[in-house]
Amino acid sequence: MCVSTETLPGLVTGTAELRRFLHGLPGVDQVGAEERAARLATRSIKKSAKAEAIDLAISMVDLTTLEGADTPGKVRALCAKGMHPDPGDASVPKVAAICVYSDLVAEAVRALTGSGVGVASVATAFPSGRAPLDAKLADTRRAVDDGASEIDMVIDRGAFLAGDYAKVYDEIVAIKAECGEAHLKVILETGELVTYDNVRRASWLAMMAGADFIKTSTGKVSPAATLPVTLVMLEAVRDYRARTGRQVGVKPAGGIRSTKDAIKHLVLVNETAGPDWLTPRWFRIGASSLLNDLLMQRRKLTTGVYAGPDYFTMD
Ligand SMILES: O=C[C@H](O)COP(=O)(O)O
Repeated sequence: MCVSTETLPGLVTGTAELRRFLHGLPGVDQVGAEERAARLATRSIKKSAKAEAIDLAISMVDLTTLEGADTPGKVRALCAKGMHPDPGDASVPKVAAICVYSDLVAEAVRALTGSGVGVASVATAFPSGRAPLDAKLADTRRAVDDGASEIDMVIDRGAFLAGDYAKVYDEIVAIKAECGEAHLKVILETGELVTYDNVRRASWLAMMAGADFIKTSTGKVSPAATLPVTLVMLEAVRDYRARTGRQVGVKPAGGIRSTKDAIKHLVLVNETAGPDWLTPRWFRIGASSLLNDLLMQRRKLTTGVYAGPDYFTMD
């Protein structure tokens, strides 16, 4: 194992120390985290703040399609939607990125050229993560060569839950090296990690190995992004920056479908990690069907009329 001294200078230097370090992190107060998340979720916000929050949320969306039935045509349609979410209203911001499987990256890159919308690719045998490392590296390389600006990798949850943190760490380091200029988002698949303590440990492990973002879920496992889990991850990036000076982003993904849910997440970001994270550079929402609800609520706020889902193209 080769613990990077760049990402966490001087904190850990080997396998045993890594384990000691992760198990030495303070435990998560489960009741406290759930209560705090629930309390923040009931915060009401003013109409003017709501309009701003909706636009911010749109600009943070990683508009996602991760289905076996995906086609180049579906990806092109999603890209068109991501660049101009409401063709009838040019003031609607574009989304942050389009998220696709690696074989569809080139199609998305062609469709988005010059738009400023990123292309994120899931990689490393998404969603299970069960493949030999060389296959995961090849998957990542292919996506980067085809122009992906962001790679969303999954961790080896089997190794993590067995306590083989060095294996998980080394795999992240190896994938990061394949990413080149592309940002690396590390998916923890929190629904499989069982405890909040594990979520905190996996967050630190991913950041120490060089993650640019930590992401909750693949969207294929339930529960996916929950508010308490996102809260624990936001605390981790806040504490990691305080300790190392390096800022890491957070991406809840999976099951976020309504404007209400998106706004609850933004309140959580503001109150936990702080306003420095309230930008698409540092916070994303991975979602396949949230955008239409954001557009409907936006239109309701600006016109007073509630446009039905038929008004907008399918996500
Ligand atoms: O990374 C994003 C997720 O796969 C999307 O999940 P969702 O379909 O529940 O929105």
